[in-house]
Amino acid sequence: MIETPSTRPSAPVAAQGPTTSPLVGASSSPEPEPRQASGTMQVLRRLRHHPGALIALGLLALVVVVALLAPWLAPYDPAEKDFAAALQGPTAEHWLGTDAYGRDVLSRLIYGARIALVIALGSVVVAMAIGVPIGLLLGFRGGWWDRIGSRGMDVAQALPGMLVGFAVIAILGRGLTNLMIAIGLIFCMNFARMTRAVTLVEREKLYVDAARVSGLRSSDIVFRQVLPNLAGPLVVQAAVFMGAAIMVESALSFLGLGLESDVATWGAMLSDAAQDQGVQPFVPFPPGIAIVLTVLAFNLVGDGLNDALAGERATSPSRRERARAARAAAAAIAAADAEAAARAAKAGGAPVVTDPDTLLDVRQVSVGLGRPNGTVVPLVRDVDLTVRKGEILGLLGESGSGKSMLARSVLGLLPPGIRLTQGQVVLEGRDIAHSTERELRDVRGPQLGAVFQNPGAALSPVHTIGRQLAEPLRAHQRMSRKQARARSAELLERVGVDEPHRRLDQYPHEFSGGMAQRVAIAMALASEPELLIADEATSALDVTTQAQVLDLLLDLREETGMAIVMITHDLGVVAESCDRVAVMYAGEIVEVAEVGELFARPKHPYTAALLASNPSGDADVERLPTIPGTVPMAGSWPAGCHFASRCAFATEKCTDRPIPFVDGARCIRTDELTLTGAPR
Ligand SMILES: Nc1ncnc2c1ncn2[C@@H]1O[C@H](COP(=O)(O)OP(=O)(O)OP(=O)(O)O)[C@@H](O)[C@H]1O
Repeated sequence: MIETPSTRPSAPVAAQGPTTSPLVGASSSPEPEPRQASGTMQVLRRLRHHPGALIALGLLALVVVVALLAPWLAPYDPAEKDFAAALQGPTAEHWLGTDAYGRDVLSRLIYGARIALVIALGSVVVAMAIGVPIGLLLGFRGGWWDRIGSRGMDVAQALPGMLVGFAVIAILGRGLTNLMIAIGLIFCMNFARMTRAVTLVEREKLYVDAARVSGLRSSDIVFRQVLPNLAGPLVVQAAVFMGAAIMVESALSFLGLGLESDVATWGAMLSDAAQDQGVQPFVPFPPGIAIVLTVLAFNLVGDGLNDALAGERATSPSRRERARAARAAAAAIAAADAEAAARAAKAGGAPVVTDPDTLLDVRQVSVGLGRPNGTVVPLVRDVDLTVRKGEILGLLGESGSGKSMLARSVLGLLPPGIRLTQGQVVLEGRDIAHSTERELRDVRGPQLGAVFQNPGAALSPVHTIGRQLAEPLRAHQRMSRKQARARSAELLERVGVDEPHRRLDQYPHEFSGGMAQRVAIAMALASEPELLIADEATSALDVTTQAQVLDLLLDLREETGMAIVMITHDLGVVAESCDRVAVMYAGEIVEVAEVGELFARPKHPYTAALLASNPSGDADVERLPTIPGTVPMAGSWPAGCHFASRCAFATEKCTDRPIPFVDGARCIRTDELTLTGAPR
């Protein structure tokens, strides 16, 4: 339902005295800034609660030190043979005994640590170099790429790993590099799978949308924005697969497909020991224990990191399920896509004649969600809406009325599975409804900007604010690093962030909600858009901060002349900030009017009911009227007026056919009704 007076920002604004204005310079914020440890510190702190992982980390550190200091630590040359001392057990000269050639087992073990680590690291690098780009591509592109690629991955993973290893070594021959390539190929699909899964989740996050809106290229978004967010899961997977790589190397060496037998590797030592254990039962123990402990240590560290990172990752199952459902649904709306493509070919981004005062002209836009059974559920239907240059248009409606879907259809950012099923989005005389991603890149930024509800989610958690602000500046305006940093500081100052130069080096978690929203606004303003879409930009903030951010937007409009579409549930926000307002109900625009007119003389019974249910500070009112019934679900909208079942004025005529939008309202009884307004 529409919000209560506590969310109305106007009173606190007045009560607080001067608010932040970018025009009068930065002002300090009353919001307390959160003091949090950096992500890495938090992970390390959580790792403290995993003693097994800590011990394992210590063990791996020891293996690394031993490998690095091998020439100094090893008592003998690992290849030095002494047949007279062959197959001895532990003695004072040879602490771990000797092998069949009389070579010192301890020295070979120490040098073997080097090979084990090099192979583990090298093969994981090969696996990641192949698997991660594949996973990023499939996860980010989605659609057919993903479906075909995923089947390919299934096939590749169905091949037994060791068979792949044999084949690669048979073709390339033995040797350290070839061994790393063979092991890397065995594991690359695991990395591809994991990367794809996480990318599918990441690409739906707001920071990706924000990056798109700021006009970054897909490749920049994938490699600079999404990839760093995969670092945590990739590190965990790498740790686990480094252990597995040592196992595979040992197995291949055991089968005689590893390195030459002169080279000290743990696998080769184990292979030799298997033949000699009848004579000297101790020989398999040193390499066997080294392999088991090292593999175990890698697994424990991987497990510990996984747990420690669990809180950092946003891989909620519901989102995953939504992405999966959306992919299935995408197939269902292929028909709608084809239709849209045909229209696109017709429209071709060609100039469209509009009123010179009109910045955005949304014409007959419908948005639908494809179901797996082939039907399309309409979420937004036949919307006509204009935004004039420099105006603030409120888009008001209850939750689920379709405000965000409409805004996203303008931005070209509809979620997977949801598509524009008809209509034109004419921005400055050009239809962008069917523009390609590449064409939209030129539009987003200089023409279209967006600020979303949750500022924390709209900023990438793994990049500094400075980098996130500079990225679009460098990409769009071809600024040098230095220029982009200077401009970023200016932008921060302009939106009222204190000490901008210091703040540029901070991460989003070091900003409070209000400050993060200011940063998000600064990002949206970087390319000086002509239209800013503020989707519930103040809803997640406390009342005082809401008022400040709203004031900031109003000041910026004055300063830059940009138009703003203010999406909100809140009549208070509309009353305070908007010039005109469009009211949405169950996927349709039901009324559009100047704000004063709408409050004084609503034309649609739904608008009147909203105004009546909005607390206006009238002390005499004991109980606010509510609108009876519930909003009909998308997919079960009635044939006639969507509001009819809740409308006190509905007649039979209202329900039997679609109601046209005439003279500012979608109601056939407008002329007969005299509806009561409300004070602004
Ligand atoms: N990713 C999605 N997949 C499927 N349906 C969706 C998705 N996002 C929104 N919807 C549906 O689309 C309809 C319109 O949602 P939308 O988010 O545009 O409403 P809204 O008016 O912006 O609501 P709110 O103010 O809560 O954001 C709703 O029925 C909603 O359930």
